[in-house]
Amino acid sequence: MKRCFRTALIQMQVGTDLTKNLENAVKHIQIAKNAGAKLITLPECFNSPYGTNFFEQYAETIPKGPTCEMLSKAAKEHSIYLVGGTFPEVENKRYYNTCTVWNPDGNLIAKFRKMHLFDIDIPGKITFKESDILSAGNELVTFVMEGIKIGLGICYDLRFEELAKLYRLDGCNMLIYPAAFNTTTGPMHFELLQRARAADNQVYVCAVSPARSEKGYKAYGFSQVTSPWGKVIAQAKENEEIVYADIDMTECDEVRQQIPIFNQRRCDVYEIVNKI
Ligand SMILES: NC(=O)CCC(=O)C(=O)O
Repeated sequence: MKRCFRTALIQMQVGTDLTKNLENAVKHIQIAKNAGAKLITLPECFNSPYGTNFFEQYAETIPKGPTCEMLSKAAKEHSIYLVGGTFPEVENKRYYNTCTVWNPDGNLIAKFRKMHLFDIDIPGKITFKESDILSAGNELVTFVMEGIKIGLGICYDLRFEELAKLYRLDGCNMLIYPAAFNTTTGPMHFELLQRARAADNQVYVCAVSPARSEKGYKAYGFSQVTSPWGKVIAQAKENEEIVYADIDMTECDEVRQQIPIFNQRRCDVYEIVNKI
């Protein structure tokens, strides 16, 4: 089993023109493939601006629609695993923030709906309420890339350590979060949360943001790859950029063997605490 590979995080600029957004994604996927990436991830809301007033307008059904068509074609053409960021999905008149994953044959192999909706209120800074429009997903979703199990989350999901732990317990070695943190919470928490999820669970963590835009919602940027030791191994700044990292799954084995926290957990005590 091949346990080393190159991954690429596409921190791309996103605007209001759907076709241009898809073309921009295609262009960057091609560049990342040429640089040797086998696993390529796009950001949260890569086909539309991020905002509750845009979700209905840009929503598509899965797997029909121009966005899925583009993702499937790109994965097949470049023979890559493609984590298709997220885009607004509509099903039975309900809207979701959804991540799709495509294999090198261009087949849809996973679909994850954001589980924890981004509802926050920091007066004078940022108020956002995804739940005004979106419904939450209820399922953990993983996929397997050449024997490596990868768990999915979307942005705000990164704050919930329970989700990450469940993925580790399910055998994941890597967690991927398409994300669009903002410029208030991003500087405080984006890197910290990724390092925490990685160190807690001894997994690689990748989080992929859109590039900072001039207008509308200002995504934080700073897409990042963190090792199972909790070390930042690659990080973008705020502009359009591709982040590359060479992943070596033996790092997961080493940290788990040398610091064996998953064999040392005091589930007997946690069980009592959980009952309080
Ligand atoms: N798109 C999101 O879920 C944003 C999450 C975020 O910015 C946070 O602070 O959490």
